[in-house]
Amino acid sequence: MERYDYNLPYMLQYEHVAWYEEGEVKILDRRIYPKEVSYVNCKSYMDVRQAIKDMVTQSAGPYTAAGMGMALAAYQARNLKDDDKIEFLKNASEQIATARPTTENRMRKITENSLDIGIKAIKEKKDPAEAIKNDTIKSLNRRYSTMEIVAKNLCLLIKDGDKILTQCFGETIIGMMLRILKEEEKNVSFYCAETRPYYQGARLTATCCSEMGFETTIVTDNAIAYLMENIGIDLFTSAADTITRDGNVANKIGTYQIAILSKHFNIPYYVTGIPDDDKYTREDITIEMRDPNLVLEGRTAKNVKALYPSFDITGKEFIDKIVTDKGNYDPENLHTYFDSETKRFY
Ligand SMILES: CSC[C@@H](O)[C@@H](O)C(=O)COP(=O)(O)O
Repeated sequence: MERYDYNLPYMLQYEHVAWYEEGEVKILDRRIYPKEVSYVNCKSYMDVRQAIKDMVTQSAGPYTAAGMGMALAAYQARNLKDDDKIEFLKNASEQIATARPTTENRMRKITENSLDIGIKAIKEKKDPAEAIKNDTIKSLNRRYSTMEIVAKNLCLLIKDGDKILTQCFGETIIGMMLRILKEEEKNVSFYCAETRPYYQGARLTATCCSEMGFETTIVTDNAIAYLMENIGIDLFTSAADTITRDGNVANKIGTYQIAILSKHFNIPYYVTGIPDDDKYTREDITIEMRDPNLVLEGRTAKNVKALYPSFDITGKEFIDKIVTDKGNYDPENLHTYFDSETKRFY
């Protein structure tokens, strides 16, 4: 089968994102990468759900883990009667889709599609696990090829020599952008906000940028104003966990404050991704609250509390372009994205 994960950082190669094989899903453990390259081996779809909950994989990784997890569920159900197999797959779809609130809508589309593929295979007396796995690879191809178009559109806005600030880790777009920048021979440098407390920027984005040969610098999340004032940043770009039809964006906590600073320093902010057809306004976004202990890390007095909202919402007034597969939109015109036919993304 054709694949789109060539000339991309290690993390984006299919087997390293999440991979089903012989009754097991292997997921690269992003909680410790790149210090250690090790995998979590999931023996059941509930293990996959837990791995997504525990951030073994994140960003778009759960989209892949979801499909592979459904293949594993089909394997787990192999000795059941057909009707029970279908029931088992329905439960798996619900459990995996709801592992994290942030991308539940996107995850549900993926698991329900896997469910349909599984049911079709069961009815045709084929192996549902193989059918779901193959369909998951096809979805990956679709997502990678769509994001390649998005990356080309983003790279139209990037000049040779630019200093680019990033936040968190939007895995597919980062990989595709790096590949295209290399093809276009643009010599840019990256400044990656660490993205405390999970450090997606420092550990994941910075690793990918450096692996692909670009000069890469990490900054603490509170160094952004200094960076913009003293080093000079040409553009800020991030992916998004939600892009509402009316042009607002939910992304990793800290994105909003960087967007405000970008406006202050006249630095353009480009958001990449595919708008969510089922999210109309910011009211449709649920902010995921995660374990405050990750913020405390045992470094303060016992009674001190912490708050860990994992995402924030950046209003359209702080966004210069929303970069999609259909071109680059001013946020106030984003609603027109849905006027023309929309390809399946996952
Ligand atoms: C779907 S990509 C969105 C990213 O830019 C970003 O916010 C992110 O990596 C997701 O956060 P995470 O909590 O690490 O899964």
